[in-house]
This record gives sequence, C-alpha cells and structure tokens, in this order.
Amino acid sequence: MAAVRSKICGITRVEDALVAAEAGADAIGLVFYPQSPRAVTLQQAQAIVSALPPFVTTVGLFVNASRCDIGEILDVLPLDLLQFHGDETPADCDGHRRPYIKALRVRPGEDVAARCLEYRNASGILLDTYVPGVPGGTGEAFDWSLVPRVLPKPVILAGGLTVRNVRSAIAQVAPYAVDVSGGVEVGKGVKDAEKIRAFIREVQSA
Ligand SMILES: O=C(O)c1ccccc1N[C@@H]1O[C@H](COP(=O)(O)O)[C@@H](O)[C@H]1O
Repeated sequence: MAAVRSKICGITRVEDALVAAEAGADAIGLVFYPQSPRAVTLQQAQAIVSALPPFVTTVGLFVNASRCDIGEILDVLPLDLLQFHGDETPADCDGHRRPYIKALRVRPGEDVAARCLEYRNASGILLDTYVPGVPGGTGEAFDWSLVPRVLPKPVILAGGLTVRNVRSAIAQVAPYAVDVSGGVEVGKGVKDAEKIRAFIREVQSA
C-alpha cells in the first residue's frame, strides 16, 4: 500500500506548526472560520506560514466563506490549497486561485461516490463525521464502513482520529491521507508535541 499522508489541522501557534513539520506532517491546516475555537487571525496565519520549511502544504479551511473574503486572504497569504468545510456547492468551490479539497460529512444512506462526482474539479474529498449543526472539528469518528472501497477522488479521512484508532482507520478505509485536529490537542487550538509525533509515527508505520 502507498504511504498515507497526514495533515495536522487547526494549527494556531508557530511552535505547533514546526513540531508537525519536523515530525513529518505533509500538510498543516489553518482555520479561517471565525466561529471556530481554532480560528486564526491573518497575522497568526502569516507568522505560521512564513515559519514553515519547504514541502509542507499549507491548507486554508473555510466554512461558507464569501469569494471576496477568500480572495482577500489569498492576496496576502501564500496558501497552497483550500479546504471547503461547509455547504459550498461545486460552483462555490471552483474558480479560486488555488486548488481545493471538499469536505463531506458522512451519514448513513449518503451516496458518497455520487457526492464526490459532483465536485469534479476537487483535488480530493475529505470525509468527516456528520453532527447536526456543527460543520466539523467535532472530535467524533464516523462509521468507516460507510466509505465505499472505490471512490473517484483521493480520500482524506477525518473525524475523531487519534493515535489509538488511526491504524485501524487506515486498514479499513485505505485513504490517501488522514487529517487530525482534536486528537492531537491539549486544548482547542493548542497542540501537544508528543501527540503529534505519536500520531504521525502511527500513520507512517501503518
Ligand atoms: O476545527 C474546527 O474547529 C473546525 C470548524 C469547522 C469546520 C471544520 C473544523 N475542523 C476540521 O474537522 C475535521 C475533523 O476534526 P477532528 O479531528 O475531529 O477534531 C478536520 O479536518 C478539522 O480540521
């Protein structure tokens, strides 16, 4: 099986970004959703992005943000990839200056493959847990058996992943990448260096 990539999301501090990079994370996520306890200001985001070494993908997470707000952030911040984590339609996601991944929240009865196909220009599809009224970052895992074996896009598995369950998640879903936020934290937006290292070690050895 190909190596599974990892993304550490909800980074708010330079030191956490550097630990993630040093531990071997392929990507870090910055939350531009003001209602999130992990939301970053533009100044925080600039400090984090400029501190990172090369070859660590920077992902900007948005929830139903306006095209104008996203454009203003891209004007001043060299993000590599956009993550749409709300109710964005394919048209909302298309035509930005960066490639994107679309988050889908999985619940029983959902035709995940059909929904993937709707986002034909997405670089990948992130699968997260459905919790009514909460767009993401719930810390809850979903039933991985709901993920079809074959999907038309690279799958980034998210939702309640931790060092304890990520190995079995990878064995069951065989994702392209895994994404964690709450599972490597000591508090919302405050990561724990040892949890990050242990999570990435587990992914790399899975
Ligand atoms: O982290 C948040 O606060 C958040 C808010 C709104 C949408 C998404 C959010 N986080 C993303 O949700 C998934 C799963 O997170 P967790 O590992 O279950 O805590 C991940 O992509 C987060 O970055």
